Amino acid sequence: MNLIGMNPQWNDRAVLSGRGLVKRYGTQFALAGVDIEVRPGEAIAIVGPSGSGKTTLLHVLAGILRPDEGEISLGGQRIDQLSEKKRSELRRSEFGFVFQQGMLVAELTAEENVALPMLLGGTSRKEALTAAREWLRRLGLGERGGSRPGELSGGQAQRVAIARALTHRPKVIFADEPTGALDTRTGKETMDALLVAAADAGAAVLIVTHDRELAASLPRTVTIRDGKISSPVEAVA
Ligand SMILES: Nc1ncnc2c1ncn2[C@@H]1O[C@H](COP(=O)(O)OP(=O)(O)OP(=O)(O)O)[C@@H](O)[C@H]1O
Repeated sequence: MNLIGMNPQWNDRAVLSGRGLVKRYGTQFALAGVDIEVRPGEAIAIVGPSGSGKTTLLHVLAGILRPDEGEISLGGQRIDQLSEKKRSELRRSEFGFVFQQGMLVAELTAEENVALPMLLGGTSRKEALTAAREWLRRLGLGERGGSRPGELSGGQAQRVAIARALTHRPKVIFADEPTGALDTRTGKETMDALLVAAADAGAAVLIVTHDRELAASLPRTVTIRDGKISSPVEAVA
């Protein structure tokens, strides 16, 4: 096994860990020293004022951005120093992403959109489409696999994006304002669908949100202020 920079001090229960994460833009600190540990299968809301560093934290943990300082580990293996190519492979195989707008490919059907990460990862078309149909069914879209994004409602399109994020069975889902473009009721239904599907897949979920009610409904909330984690607010029973 080729483990890069295994750090025995890290909590081996964590699926994803960030230690001392710093990200600067010019002289501005978007992240000013963040420590975070994500346990397998847990759902975490990331909240904080606009510009506090939430999206930057998500992007650094997901390997989209490289931190200026600090270490990131996935299952005990350092990933922050991997090449762009390796990080891109890792994002495709180990992580799933849900953005505010589904970012679906307009020319492809719902099931082709869902199958895409698996196809890019080398899975056969037949296997990828079978898995895609199964996840669409679980998300209540069994009848819509042949529809193109333009034929779906906002909530349906977001559920297609959720299926796409989960079909390859990632360890962690990164969701940035996944319900921000939806009305309150559809947003809640979509969020419930995301949480149930992620639990079903055994994936941890990190959700950046401005929605206090949503954040309060998750078992763990991490608050970012000025690029730092301020005292964590745990949901009150
Ligand atoms: N590409 C960039 N170039 C320069 N500064 C950036 C860039 N991306 C983010 N920043 C700055 O870093 C800080 C953190 O931004 P970030 O987008 O992470 O905040 P956020 O908490 O997600 O904000 P919002 O809730 O408004 O989406 C902000 O001050 C922002 O202006």
